[in-house]
Amino acid sequence: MATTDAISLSPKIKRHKQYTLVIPLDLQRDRVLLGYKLRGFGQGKYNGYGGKVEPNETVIAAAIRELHEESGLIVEEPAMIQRGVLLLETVADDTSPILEIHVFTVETWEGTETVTEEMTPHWFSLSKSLATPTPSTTSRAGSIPPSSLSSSSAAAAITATQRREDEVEVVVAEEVAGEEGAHDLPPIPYFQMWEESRVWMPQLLRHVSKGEYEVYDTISTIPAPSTPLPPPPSSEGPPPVVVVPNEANSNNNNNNNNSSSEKKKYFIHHVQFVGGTDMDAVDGGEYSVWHGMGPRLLDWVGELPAGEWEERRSFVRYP
Ligand SMILES: Nc1[nH]c(=O)nc2c1ncn2[C@H]1C[C@H](O)[C@@H](COP(=O)(O)OP(=O)(O)OP(=O)(O)O)O1
Repeated sequence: MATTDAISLSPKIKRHKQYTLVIPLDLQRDRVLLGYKLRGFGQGKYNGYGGKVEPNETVIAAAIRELHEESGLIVEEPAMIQRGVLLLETVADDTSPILEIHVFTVETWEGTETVTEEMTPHWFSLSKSLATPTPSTTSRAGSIPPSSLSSSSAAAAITATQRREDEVEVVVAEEVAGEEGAHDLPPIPYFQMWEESRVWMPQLLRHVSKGEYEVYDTISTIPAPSTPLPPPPSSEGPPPVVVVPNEANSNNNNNNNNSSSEKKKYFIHHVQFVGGTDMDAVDGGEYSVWHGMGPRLLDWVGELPAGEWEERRSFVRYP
């Protein structure tokens, strides 16, 4: 079994398209802020705040700008905590770019979360969101839109939610206006998020809330996609990827101690999907959504210098 580079096996060198994703954490009150996307890419899903990195803009500047535009929160650069990068690659074709999503958390900010044209803010319990979810452990609440949406956006949300084939349930999200009641917040509705969020986000939140570095076998904790993965697009395309999580994580197991330097871990999550996305669609909309999570790798690294995530492709093994 030879270790090789998953992406360079592709006949074409894939472009990367950069995005940001910011997750505000209110650690004192044990809560996490997510936005319910009202339009465009990811409509009808909960997610952190973020968007495209514009030309001539740094990733961190884009993250701060998008957070402000979508939530109203104002954050200074030193408060941004870089946590990792998601690499989302479709196996449906060879021309779609790899989405390179830079993930940050932030624990201090100015301003108050507000409803914007793109996102409605909802708080979720941090401590109730640490377990890697499975469909059976997530409460079902029927097709109920987030309770705090205005009636017009609620209607849009119902429509958006009901037409999502990959959503199995809708959990009512309650906003907490005052100090009291934070303990009543629901867990993050992972099954109303992008599929791979349920892999990395609980691990990130465990990492943040315990300040510890943990290694999990992500393959065994995640249910298989409901539809089987199709074969690669052509015989000349890349062969199926086999991820060897334990071996890939073996370095981390060796380093799994509680020294403060070891706590500074970034994650790299490389996921291959069945679906594709028309990146040129009007309004950034989805032509066919990213769905059907396929082979994936979640690894934690000690450093995340620019370009490092591209090197990590060598963790993906081929038979
Ligand atoms: N599979 C996925 N998993 C995930 O966690 N976040 C994803 C994701 N796919 C996309 N995202 C995030 C990245 C980014 O924060 C957001 C998409 O950004 P948008 O399309 O909303 O960008 P913009 O806000 O720049 O768009 P417009 O302002 O509508 O042009 O969704």
